Amino acid sequence: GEKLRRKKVSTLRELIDALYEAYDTDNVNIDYVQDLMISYKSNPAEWKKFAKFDRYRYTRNLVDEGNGRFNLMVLCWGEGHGSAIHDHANSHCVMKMLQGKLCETRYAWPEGSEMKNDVEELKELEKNTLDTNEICYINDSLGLHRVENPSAMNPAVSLHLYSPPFSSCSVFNKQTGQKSTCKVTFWSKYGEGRNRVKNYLHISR
Ligand SMILES: O=C(O)CCSS
Ligand SMILES: [Fe+2]
Repeated sequence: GEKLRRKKVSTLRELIDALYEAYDTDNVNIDYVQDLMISYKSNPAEWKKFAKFDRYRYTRNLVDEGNGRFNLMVLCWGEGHGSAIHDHANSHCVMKMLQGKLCETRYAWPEGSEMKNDVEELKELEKNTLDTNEICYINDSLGLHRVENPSAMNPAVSLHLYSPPFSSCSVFNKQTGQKSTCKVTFWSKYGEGRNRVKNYLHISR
């Protein structure tokens, strides 16, 4: 296989530079990308400028748009915040815990036909909890998932790499399997924009 330097990165800046290198090709080695994401040990001082919370739902904060082949973003999950059940728009998704824990529940794709308006509850495949610094990898061939912050006390922060980047994905109704399109947006970009929820932790206590 392709000779790959088993690069270890020690700062977020080094991770981003190593990702640009890894994506300087049309056929990225996604296992190597996962190695890079695992090797970065979370340091809040490096990512806190991107970590902006909303009281009511999780936020997506763009860190780096990449070279057109990937996007890197910090997601901030208040207590009990969770995503819809969604797919990943034929892209790779590597998610790494920077702070706290998240629970991921995977579901099988609905089997019924949309054309016939079939109704079927989505089948749960597995549930797992991601601890700080752990990663999870998913793509559409592995199924759908929902990600949520199970804690009633602690916020969670995760680093997501999508490649290729996408601006919309499908979301699914758990009970009926019905699919709809969801545009994904950014709460902030490159750390700009006020922290709309001042002293977040203070409010949540
Ligand atoms: O990008 C999103 O909003 C889904 C987070 S779980 S991969
Ligand atoms: Fe996801």
